[in-house]
Amino acid sequence: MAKRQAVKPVEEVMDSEETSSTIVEEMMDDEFAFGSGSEGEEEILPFERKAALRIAQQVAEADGAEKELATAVSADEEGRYDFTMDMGSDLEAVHQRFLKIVHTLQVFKDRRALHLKRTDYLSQLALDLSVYYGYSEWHISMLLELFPPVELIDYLEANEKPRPLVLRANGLKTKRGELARSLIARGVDLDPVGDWTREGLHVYKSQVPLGATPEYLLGHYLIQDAASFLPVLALGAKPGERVLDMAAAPGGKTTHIGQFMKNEGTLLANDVNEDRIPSLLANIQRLGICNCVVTNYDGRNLTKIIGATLDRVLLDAPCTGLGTVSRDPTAKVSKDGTDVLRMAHLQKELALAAIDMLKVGGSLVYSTCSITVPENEAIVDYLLKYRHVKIQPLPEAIQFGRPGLVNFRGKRFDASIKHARRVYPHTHNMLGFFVCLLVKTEPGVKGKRPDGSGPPKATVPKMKRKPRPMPNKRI
Ligand SMILES: C[S@@+](CC[C@H](N)C(=O)[O-])C[C@H]1O[C@@H](n2cnc3c(N)ncnc32)[C@H](O)[C@@H]1O
Repeated sequence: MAKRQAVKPVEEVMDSEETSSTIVEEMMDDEFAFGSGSEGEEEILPFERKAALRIAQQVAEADGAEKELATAVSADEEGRYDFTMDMGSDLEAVHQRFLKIVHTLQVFKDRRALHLKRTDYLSQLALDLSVYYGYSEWHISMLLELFPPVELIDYLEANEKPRPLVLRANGLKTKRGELARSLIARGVDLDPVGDWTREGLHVYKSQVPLGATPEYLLGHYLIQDAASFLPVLALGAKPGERVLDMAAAPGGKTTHIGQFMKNEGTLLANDVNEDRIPSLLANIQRLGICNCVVTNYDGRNLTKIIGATLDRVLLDAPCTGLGTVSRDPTAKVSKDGTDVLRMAHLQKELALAAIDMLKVGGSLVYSTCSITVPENEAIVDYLLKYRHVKIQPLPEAIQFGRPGLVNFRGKRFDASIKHARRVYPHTHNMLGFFVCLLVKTEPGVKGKRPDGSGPPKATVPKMKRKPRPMPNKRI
């Protein structure tokens, strides 16, 4: 396989990220900067100083990898590149061919063989990348619509490496510094995640199983990808509020919301999948969240029960998971366009119901661990058409992702979608994730049905059966 390129740490990427994606036409102004994290200041610890050294090493490695790529390509720099004369099928031949195709696409006028069109190069590239990295051709074609070819290779390489293991310190029971000291004493090598959170710890090496330490069992931390922090930081729940986590299991984000609420107010955690409720309950209990009610409904039916009474809703929506390939390589081949459309349909229904449960002035965070546009920007665009909602910028500290796409394959979305954020493994060293914050400005529905026949359907579908009372557990 290819020599792995070092993944840039999020701090470095945030400072230097180029706007290389050709489909991102409306990039944000340079208005974003780091802010403080969500919790109080802590003293600077020795392990925090070590982070600077690690980052410098990763930057040096990344430079080296880029030079290697350039050398591989320059071997054929004389003359035009006709891939049809270069059809070796072993992996190294495929690797060399796609590097040359990527290079040719970058200087197309000078390097293309005159009888070949751009689409010929792109088709061969899709084929080669799917063979080399083991993705379905559909998946690679979807990625080629999102990233320019040279960036796509970075993305695919980043997916070949696991993302760093991240712990979230539970502020209800400990402080990050205290937790770090205890784990270091047990032989865990760790660093803080970044300036944007005061809760996260990257784990590099551990001599103990992190899911079985006394600190874990006491609920001092939860194991979670860094990207999963973002929706909850965007939601910004406060003590005393009434908050719903609409698709909550296994509770990574519910327990994080609970930290923000400091056990005051009401936290509703719902999930349709009964099999996932025990792990949701276990996490809530272990992390010491005492103001939480767990329910087991289809989120689309919750409006009937809850009404428009909520201050905040998190919809961390069911999705194709196409941002999580580095954690689950089966996603390389297991999903296709039909799955995306099926999910998008459910996501729209859930998101409309979420808005209908908010008070005017209440906020919704819509997030997915997928990077496809139909599951993200297209959903938010739909919400803007059929409900009275406005998109808000995310809190300053977490504005480091790429802006939501407002122009994709000839389709224009509402310009305010630029305030949503996308993070990727190759740019932010996190799973691929989408996060958008919306505020409800008026009650009721707006606009027409998608077929133009009248106002959109009420979000409360007829319930097929009575909700079961059993799974509502107060803990
Ligand atoms: C991305 S996962 C949620 C992860 C969770 N937020 C966390 O951080 O641990 C999506 C969840 O949506 C749930 N789900 C799927 N369809 C649903 C529906 N119609 N109503 C409520 N939950 C649903 C799934 O069971 C799954 O647990």
